[in-house]
Amino acid sequence: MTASLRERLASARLYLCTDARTERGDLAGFLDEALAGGVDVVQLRDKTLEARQELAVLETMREVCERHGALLAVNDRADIARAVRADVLHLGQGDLPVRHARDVIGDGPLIGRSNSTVELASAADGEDGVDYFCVGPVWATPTKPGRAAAGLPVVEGVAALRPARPWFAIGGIDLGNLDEVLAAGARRVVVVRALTEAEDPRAAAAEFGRRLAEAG
Ligand SMILES: Cc1ncc(COP(=O)(O)OP(=O)(O)O)c(N)n1
Ligand SMILES: Cc1nc(C(=O)O)sc1CCOP(=O)(O)O
Ligand SMILES: [Mg+2]
Repeated sequence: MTASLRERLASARLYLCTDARTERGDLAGFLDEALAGGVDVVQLRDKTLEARQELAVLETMREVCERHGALLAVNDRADIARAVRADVLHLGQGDLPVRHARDVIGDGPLIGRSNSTVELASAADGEDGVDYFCVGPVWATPTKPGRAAAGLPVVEGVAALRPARPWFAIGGIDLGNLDEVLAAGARRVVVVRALTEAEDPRAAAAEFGRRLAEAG
C-alpha cells in the first residue's frame, strides 16, 4: 500500500528550501544529490520567478522528487500549487488564510504554516486545515534579511507544548549548530544555505539525516 502524504510527512525530518539556481543552471543535479542524501521535503522558494517560470521549475523538481520519494512543496501560491499538483503548500503569516488556500488546492495536499512565536505556533497546531508548522528564525539569517531571531527559547517553548502536528525549526540552522536545535527539543529542521551552499550536498544531507534520526 502507498503511504499517504500525511504518513510521509510524519516521517519527514529534513526539509530543504531552494531557489531555482537559475544562474548556476544545476537545479536537477543539485536536487539529485541532496535527495540522495536524505532530504524528505523540497520547497521551491524563489521570489524572482514569474508564475510561468515557477511552474516550469516545479515540473523539473517534481520529476526528481518522484524519483527519490520526496514531497514537493510550493511556497506562498495556492494557484501554482494546484497547477503543479504539489504535495505541499507552505503559507506564511502574510499569505492566503488557510481556508481560502484550501478552496483553491482542495483537501488532498498538505498545508504548512510559518510562525515566529510560541503563541502563533500553538494556534497553528490547532488550526483547521494545517498539517505542519515551522518556527523561526531560530537565528537571524541572510536568507531572510530583516527578520529578528526568535531564538532557541521559542523552540524550547514550542517543544514544551508537545504539539499534535509535525513541526520544524528553521532559520540559520547548519551542521555546526544542529545539536543546539535538537537540545531545545526540535526533531525536524528546514534548511536553505546549509545544503544550497554545501560543497557536497549529498554528504551534508546524509549527516543531517543521521543526527536527526539519532535524536529520535
Ligand atoms: C518550510 C518553510 N518554513 C517557513 C517559511 C517562511 O515562510 P514565509 O514566512 O511566508 O516567508 P517566505 O519564505 O515566503 O519569504 C517557508 N517558506 N518555508
Ligand atoms: C525561508 C525562511 N523562513 C524563515 C522563518 O523564520 O520563517 S527563516 C528562513 C530562511 C532560512 O534560511 P537559512 O537556512 O539559509 O538560514
Ligand atoms: Mg511566504
